[in-house]
Amino acid sequence: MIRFQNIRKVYGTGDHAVKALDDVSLHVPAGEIFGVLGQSGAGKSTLIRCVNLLERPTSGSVIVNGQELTTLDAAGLRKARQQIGIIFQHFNLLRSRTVADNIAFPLEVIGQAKPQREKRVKELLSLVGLADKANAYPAQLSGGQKQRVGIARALACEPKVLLSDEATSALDPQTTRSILDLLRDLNRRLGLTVMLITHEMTVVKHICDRVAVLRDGRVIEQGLVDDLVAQPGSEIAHEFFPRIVPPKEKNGGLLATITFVGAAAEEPILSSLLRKFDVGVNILGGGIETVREKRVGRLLLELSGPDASAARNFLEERTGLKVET
Ligand SMILES: Nc1ncnc2c1ncn2[C@@H]1O[C@H](COP(=O)(O)OP(=O)(O)OP(=O)(O)O)[C@@H](O)[C@H]1O
Repeated sequence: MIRFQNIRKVYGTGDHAVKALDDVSLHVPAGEIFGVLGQSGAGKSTLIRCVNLLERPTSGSVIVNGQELTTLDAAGLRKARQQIGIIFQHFNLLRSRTVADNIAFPLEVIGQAKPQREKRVKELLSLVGLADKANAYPAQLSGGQKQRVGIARALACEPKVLLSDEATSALDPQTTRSILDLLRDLNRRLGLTVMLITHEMTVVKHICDRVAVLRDGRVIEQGLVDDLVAQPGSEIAHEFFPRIVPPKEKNGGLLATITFVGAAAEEPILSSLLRKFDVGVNILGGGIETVREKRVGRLLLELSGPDASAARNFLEERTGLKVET
């Protein structure tokens, strides 16, 4: 797990001071995939670099796997970092080394003997689906394959935490999806805690359990993705479903925006409504999205007729439905 408590990071001093992180507190529970979403300059890179202290916060505490990192000496920090793997947008592979030797690199650094190293590299190659590429050089690989090597290298020392620094930003949509699927699979199979930074909502939508939205160095929202999507007015819900503007020529009925998540999205809610009430239902706008294999949707309805209020109350009482009127 990762816990950030009141992290501040200021670059430079005096007139040149830049406040990159401003009182950031986060909790990434063990075994979850946590996304930090933000636009360019929001402070995402600074934040992820503070997790393994590649960047030292100006103040605040960083706790990873139960250990407060800011108080460790150099040897303690080196050891703690072995439990934190990291993958990068541009892969950062060594061009003159083969795939197998790139993956072996961190094992050489910790002094692991050659036979164990070779065994471990073999396991890692098959874990990321590159068993046939051991002797290839990075230049001979596609972007997706290079990132798989990056992932294998990051997992070499069996870390509990994997950090992903915009790991799919340089990849096309299909390759992005396959890398995200691999991360989700590793998260499940190894119980790996994953913290990723991204400016892409699709990444959050595809794999994140939890998300924090970073703006100008501050966390403006955080929580379970499912909860935030369902929460009217949240930043995440707004990204998924941009505000639906009712058309001017509405018929004077009651307006209700319903958001449905998971099981509620599978129910034939509108046909139930029409069966139970003397009500007219006009769909004025909306959309349906898939979030980690679950469907979520938002519809703007206009309810008219004698039972319009009762129909709206019925919608409000349904579990899994959020209604704004
Ligand atoms: N080494 C540095 N020295 C001074 N200012 C810095 C340094 N690194 C980052 N900054 C500033 O800190 C702020 C946050 O930068 P950061 O790179 O963390 O944002 P980001 O969200 O990762 O952006 P991007 O997506 O463009 O990489 C920016 O205003 C940036 O200019």
